[in-house]
Amino acid sequence: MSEKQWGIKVIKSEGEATRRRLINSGLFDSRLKPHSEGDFLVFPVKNEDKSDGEFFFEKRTEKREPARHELIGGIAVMQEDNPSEAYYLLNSRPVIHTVIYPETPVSGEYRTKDFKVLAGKNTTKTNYVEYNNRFVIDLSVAYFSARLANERQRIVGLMKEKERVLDMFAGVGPFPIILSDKASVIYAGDINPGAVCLMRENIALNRKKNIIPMLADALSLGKILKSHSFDRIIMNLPMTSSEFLDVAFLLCKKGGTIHYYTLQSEEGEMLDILRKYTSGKISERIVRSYSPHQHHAVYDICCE
Ligand SMILES: C[S@@+](CC[C@H](N)C(=O)[O-])C[C@H]1O[C@@H](n2cnc3c(N)ncnc32)[C@H](O)[C@@H]1O
Repeated sequence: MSEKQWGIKVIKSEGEATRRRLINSGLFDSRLKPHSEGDFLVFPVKNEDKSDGEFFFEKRTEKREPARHELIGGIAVMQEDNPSEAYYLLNSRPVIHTVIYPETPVSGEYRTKDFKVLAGKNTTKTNYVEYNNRFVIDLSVAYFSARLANERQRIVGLMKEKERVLDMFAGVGPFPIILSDKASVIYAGDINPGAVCLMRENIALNRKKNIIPMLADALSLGKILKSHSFDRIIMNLPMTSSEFLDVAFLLCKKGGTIHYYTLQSEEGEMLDILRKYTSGKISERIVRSYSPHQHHAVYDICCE
């Protein structure tokens, strides 16, 4: 897009000095781009009296921050239902193929959201990479959050070689796949058939041989895994995981660790309940803020 404006035409060798003089005197029209004409440069100016006449100038493209979003592979999840911002976001980074907006909060047993596609390809499926591990994600089929990537690395850092691990609410398998190199075996259960299907695909994609995916209600794991015990148990079902503590403590080895994730408004909210299960060390940390009044916290519980 070009625009007619007054301009000053100078020989190229005087270009930089002219540019500075025009900026310092407030004459330079910064909405427009200077251009060259043979040996000359033409600068757009705001004042006809100081100009050498009218010229056509290209408009500068507006540079601004795209709207706030979470990026999961090629999908940007926006926090507002704003199609024009979505198109701007789509064009701001080549990696983004789709911009979506969650029309519902995380809900239901499968902890999924309903999404509206605001721009780009009509899909909620994407490929995502986390620390060299590849994932197929479908946000309307199964829960996934890229914001837990640091938390997964923290758990890797706490692990000893060859641990036996259980993920009771494994979703599409991010914890099992990221933790698998340090584990001897990981049992990974979820109640959502769509999540378990994607988890199988992700296990194959990353050629993991020590992860056992299970379509299972966590409440039945005590029976299904009754001859097993684990060094580490992941419980990432923040709204309701307290219902599954009996099973987790049943399956955790003495000296093993349970990572218990919850949503809470105040520090230590879960301590009284957890103390009923163990006298071992319990440490608590904030994973991320969830809403103005709640944060996603994790309790690392030593089973004694
Ligand atoms: C918050 S998501 C976490 C998924 C995964 N751990 C992650 O970080 O991406 C909780 C998962 O628990 C599953 N879930 C809910 N109730 C369950 C139950 N009773 N037994 C097993 N899985 C359950 C849901 O299907 C969902 O995939």
